[in-house]
Amino acid sequence: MSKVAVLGAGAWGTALAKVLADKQNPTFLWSHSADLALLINERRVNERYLPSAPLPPTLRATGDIEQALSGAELVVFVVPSHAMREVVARARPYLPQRALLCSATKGIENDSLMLMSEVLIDELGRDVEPRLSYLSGPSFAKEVAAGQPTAVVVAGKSNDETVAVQHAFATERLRVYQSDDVVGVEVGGALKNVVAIAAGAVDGLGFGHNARAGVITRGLAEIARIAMVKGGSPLTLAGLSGLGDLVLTCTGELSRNRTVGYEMGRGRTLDDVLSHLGHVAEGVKTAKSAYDLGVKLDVDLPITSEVYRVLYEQKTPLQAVVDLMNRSLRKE
Ligand SMILES: NC(=O)C1=CN([C@@H]2O[C@H](COP(=O)(O)OP(=O)(O)OC[C@H]3O[C@@H](n4cnc5c(N)ncnc54)[C@H](O)[C@@H]3O)[C@@H](O)[C@H]2O)C=CC1
Ligand SMILES: O=C(CO)COP(=O)(O)O
Repeated sequence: MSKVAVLGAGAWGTALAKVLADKQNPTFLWSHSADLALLINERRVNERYLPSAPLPPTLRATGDIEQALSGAELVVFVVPSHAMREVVARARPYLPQRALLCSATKGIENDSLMLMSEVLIDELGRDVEPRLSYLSGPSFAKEVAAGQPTAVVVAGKSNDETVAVQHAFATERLRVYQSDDVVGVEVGGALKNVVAIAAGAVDGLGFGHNARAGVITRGLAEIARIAMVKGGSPLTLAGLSGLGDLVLTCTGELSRNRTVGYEMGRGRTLDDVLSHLGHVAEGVKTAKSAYDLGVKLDVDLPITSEVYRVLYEQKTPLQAVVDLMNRSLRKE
């Protein structure tokens, strides 16, 4: 069994660390809060972020990133996307030379408009690319931790390394597919969160199943457009990290992004919703990045643009729906 380091002790980091530790890998779960690490070790559960999942003795939390990384053969980055650059820089001096590096974060960095793969390469250098992979797909942390059947995908440029990560995560309950389309998998995982906010808003406004299905399908078209411009394959977006994650997040009540949209559709303000959420909703920041990316790359992203206006320009969700419905008619 090999030592694993999971950087980020939120819901998803804790669930993935539990999967790896349940497979008898000595697993270190790093939290930037030393107090949270102490509490996790003491209570054998992450009460703050994943209270439903008892943690095995093979999992140890730590606030010391050097301790987490020393001798690790697999390093999983699962911090919110806005913290990725800072955490990668903090990890850099201690990363073992040959460790496999996998990101399970979904987002696009504000201002630089970089995908997480681009942030990692920016911080660590192009040489690490063969060791990098990206895990995405429809996977609520709570269900994965409970051993509910789940399918995800790991994408990487180098076949052997990606297969190694696929096998590291795979269990009888967690089926892991492999892909070489890093851009498609990452764009799908990041942008579905923005579409989930739109789908939640439509539900919060009291519209029906037709509206939600329309948002999912036209949202998928937007995601595929931007993925293709960045060099990804539209076929990837018909898979787990596109359609799969859209279906989950646009319909599942466990989704934090859908919740943000739903509550705003019911009339609450963004600040109010976020102050009570207790977790990250990546779609909020990614809406801004995606909107800017659409302008920069000249890609038409109508749903994303309306989500951006609702989140950042005080447009009402109802007006956003009216404007989307009254755009000029076009071919599908
Ligand atoms: N929760 C889920 O079901 C899934 C989440 N993801 C993705 O995983 C990523 C992490 O999400 P969650 O674990 O759910 O978030 P969470 O909101 O449950 O926890 C966030 C974690 O990040 C830590 N954090 C915040 N700022 C930090 C910083 N500056 N440096 C280091 N750590 C910091 C927090 O202390 C906390 O431990 C996101 O990109 C999310 O989209 C992906 C699939 C499933
Ligand atoms: O990415 C997720 C499931 O695949 C989690 O979605 P939320 O962040 O909206 O909860």
